[in-house]
Amino acid sequence: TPPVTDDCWLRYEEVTDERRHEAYRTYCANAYVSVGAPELGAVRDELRRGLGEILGRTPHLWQHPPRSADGFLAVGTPEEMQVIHDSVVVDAVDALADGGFHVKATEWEGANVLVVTASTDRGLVYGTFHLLRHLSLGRPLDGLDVFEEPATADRFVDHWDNPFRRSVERGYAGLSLFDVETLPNVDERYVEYARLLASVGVDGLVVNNVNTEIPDRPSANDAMSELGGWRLLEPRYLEKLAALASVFRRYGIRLALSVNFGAPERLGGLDTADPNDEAVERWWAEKATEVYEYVPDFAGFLVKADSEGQPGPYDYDADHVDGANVLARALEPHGGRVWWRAFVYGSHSDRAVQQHETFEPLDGAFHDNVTVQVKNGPIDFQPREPVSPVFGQMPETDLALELQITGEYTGQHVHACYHVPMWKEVLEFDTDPEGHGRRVADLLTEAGSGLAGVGGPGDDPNWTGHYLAQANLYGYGRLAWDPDLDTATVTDEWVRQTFGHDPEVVETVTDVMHDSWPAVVDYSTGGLGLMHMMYNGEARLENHYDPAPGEWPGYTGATADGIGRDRNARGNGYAQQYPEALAERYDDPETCPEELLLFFHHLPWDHTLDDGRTVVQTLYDNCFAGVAAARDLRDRWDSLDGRVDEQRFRHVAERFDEQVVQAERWCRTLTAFFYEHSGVPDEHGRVPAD
Ligand SMILES: CO[C@H]1[C@H](O)[C@@H](O)[C@H](O)O[C@@H]1C(=O)O
Repeated sequence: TPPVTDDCWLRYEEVTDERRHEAYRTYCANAYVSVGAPELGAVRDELRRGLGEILGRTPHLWQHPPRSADGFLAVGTPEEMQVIHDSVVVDAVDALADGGFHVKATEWEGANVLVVTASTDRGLVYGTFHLLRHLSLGRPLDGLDVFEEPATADRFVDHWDNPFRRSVERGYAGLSLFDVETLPNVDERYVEYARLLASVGVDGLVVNNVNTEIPDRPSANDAMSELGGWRLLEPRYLEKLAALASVFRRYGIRLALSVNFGAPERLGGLDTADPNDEAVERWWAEKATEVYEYVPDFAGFLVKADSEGQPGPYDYDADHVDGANVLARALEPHGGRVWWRAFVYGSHSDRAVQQHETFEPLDGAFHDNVTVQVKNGPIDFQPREPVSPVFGQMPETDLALELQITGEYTGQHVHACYHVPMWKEVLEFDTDPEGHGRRVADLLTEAGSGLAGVGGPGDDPNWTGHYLAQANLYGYGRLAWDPDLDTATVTDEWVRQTFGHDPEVVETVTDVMHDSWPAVVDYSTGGLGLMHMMYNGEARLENHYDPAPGEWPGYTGATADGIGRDRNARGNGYAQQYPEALAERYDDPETCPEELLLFFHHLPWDHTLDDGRTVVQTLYDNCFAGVAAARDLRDRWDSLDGRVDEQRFRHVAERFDEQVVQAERWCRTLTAFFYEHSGVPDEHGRVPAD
């Protein structure tokens, strides 16, 4: 029997406060719930489960308004329920975007009625989870009257799962959730996962790795590549995908596939995959039609092309527009979309420069159903990066912001590292302060734009390897739904739903979460904008986990006279890819944000910073401060012994012990590296180490 999965934030703790319990019982012990669509099955299941836990008794579900009750919950649309039609402004509900909902406490025929309504069935799913979150957070019902709509149309989770080996690239939570062998039989686990995603508003799921060819085994041989995800487009696997889609559809989640640009050759037996070849155009069109026969609400294709060994249009002297548009034309008749990744590098000495250089000139050339998917930064999900200059400079192209949920560069779920504060910085970033002044968040609200969180959960019972890493999946969904939510709100929601309302626990876990990312930035980068100093060797499981600054001279720019990279007008002109106001700010070491200083500038080790300390001394101090912070996180968590259930307390405590050891290792390795190049000892005698 599969291990019991952790409920994460869907614990639905029973309400103990009598007055609140009575208020909730009045409105929710009886529920009049529509039955008109698969999604309503999910709604009914969730109400039985959630209200059952919260009220301590299973709610009575009716298919007519229970007039004998002193109150009831009504979940449905104004068209199908008189009570809802009478209780809400129907036009306002009908005007809600797909997924939007309205929750309102009111009176109807003398009864206390709580209405959950929406313009679409998906909205009823989100409205139901919103209500259950509201109850789990112990919030009052009287006077409740909310309208909510998702700020972005597409809120995807992109799994980097290799279906035929059940491995997960950059996965730190066991094997892949998706089991091609057992599908089309659907495992209860899929339902549990769909609940988690829908509860935070995620409406799309890519089930397989963008590396549809399996390069993550440099010694990959033909047999290995035969196990690539590119095979999922074969009819026998589309059948399995259809079964999976039926589970997630109930929760308003559409499936998409990462496809291999070479599929017409690999799968179709054509002698080319040239996007400008008629037979290739026809092949993709027929393949798309076939996919939609199996999955009528299929979302589309995600493509990693001409990147890290994946085939692409460059193989045929064509460009990204040719490549994306041939797939877009194939999907267009079915309402599908192409997410074309901008993660390309390798032809420029500095990968930071290449994405804007490659894609900005293509603005406006992509078909309407193409979204260019761009990582938050120009390098690769580093603990801290500047925001990619592509954002705000392709006004004629739908963009998706790609964020990394999995902690590839932030401790791989051994270290606790809360990504929400990092993501908020990205979403709030003003992409053109003296121009259109639009934040990244504002760019993602147009139809066709959206977000993609890469690296979903694995089959570990706690889903994410580290219990605290659950917060990143929760936070990703909440911010994709509403990028204007602030970090404190998202954290408070997650902590209370996951660990309860004990004030000591709430305060401590909240602080630990908020202090985790800065700690990781300090001990794994030195906090002045250096990055990409990790081990990249053959030992695949340790790849990108251990410190190895010496492996990356092109990133550190460490020399005897200084450190950092001149990505400015005096160097490779990366700063000039930004609009003028930003370019000027980054181009001058005096105005460049200190936390990005050595990303934009190569500076002498004794360059003095605003607080009078030198660059090298600040690097030393930050690394040691990061270690001290990691110890402090551990100690604060340890103070919760007996206040958090033994299983989670112990698991997290042991991971903090490991994090402290690893933080010390990073600090020791980085400071030794800085000393080796600078020859400048630490003013506090910590470097060189004894
Ligand atoms: C899926 O490949 C990943 C690769 O594992 C990872 O190291 C890097 O982050 O980027 C790639 C990408 O984003 O495509």
